[in-house]
Amino acid sequence: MSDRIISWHSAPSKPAYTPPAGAVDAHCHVFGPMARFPFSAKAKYLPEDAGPDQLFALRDHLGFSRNVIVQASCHGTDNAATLDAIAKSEGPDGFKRARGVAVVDPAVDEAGLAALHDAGIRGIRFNFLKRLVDDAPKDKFLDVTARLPESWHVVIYFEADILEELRPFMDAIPVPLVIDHMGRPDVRQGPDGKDMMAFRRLLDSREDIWFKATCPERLDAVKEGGMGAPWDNFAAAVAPLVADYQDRVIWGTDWPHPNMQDEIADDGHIVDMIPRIAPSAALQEKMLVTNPMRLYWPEEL
Ligand SMILES: O=C(O)/C=C(\CC(=O)C(=O)O)C(=O)O
Repeated sequence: MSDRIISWHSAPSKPAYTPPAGAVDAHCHVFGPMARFPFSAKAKYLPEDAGPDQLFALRDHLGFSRNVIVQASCHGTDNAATLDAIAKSEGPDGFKRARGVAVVDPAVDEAGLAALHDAGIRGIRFNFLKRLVDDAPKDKFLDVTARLPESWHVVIYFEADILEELRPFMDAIPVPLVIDHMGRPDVRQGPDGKDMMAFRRLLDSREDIWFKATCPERLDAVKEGGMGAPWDNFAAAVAPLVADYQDRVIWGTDWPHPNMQDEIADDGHIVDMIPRIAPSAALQEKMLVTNPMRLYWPEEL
């Protein structure tokens, strides 16, 4: 693997939609910079640098106040780039405007987890996508969930076809769960399609399962048989889910859109999807402010 990929828009438009004060982009990543933070030897993609300066410039351009930075698979279990970005989010007022989700070696001890907490991490991510990770040992993952610091959660990334298989594993996790990209339903099936109905059954099984109403660019991509922007399939399938589970939904840009180099999305257009899936100001406030604050900055509520 030698070519470094660029999966993000070089000049995203200004969205027509203005997010509410305090809005959180609760799913984004940083890549590198590689010279300081080399990618994992096991990385399945090798991106160009997409560091904190770019991320925070985008945050301001799109009208957001805070970020939740999720460790991407290309950095493996070395969270240094994510922690560096969180540290750099500190403004002149001494307040850090980013927190994060780490990927850990399941052997990590309590002291290691406490150090991550002090650096701004509030959850760990389990990735079950075979194209991104070599193995996902459920028994070891379960083990580490018993050692997590107070008020942490687990973020899980999986595709719809393994949801049922993962149910016993998810049921056994003793902390809240946050599901990346709604478990990647086929949004072309519509709001009552098989994938969305299975996902609703998962949400109904526990009150502490949250989800990210994210990734129109991924779930409704032309290359996946979808519409591409304006992402009408995504809007139709996701808006009812947001309305029905409005206290458990969060949202993010997914910048720098890992692996989307063949269908690069304009982040301004992604932000303009917000009123299409959360039409009222009250819903937008929950999805963009209240809910992510409950997960990532609960001490401020
Ligand atoms: O950005 C995302 O959430 C989705 C990804 C990348 C990813 O999760 C990772 O590299 O860890 C994907 O589907 O390739």
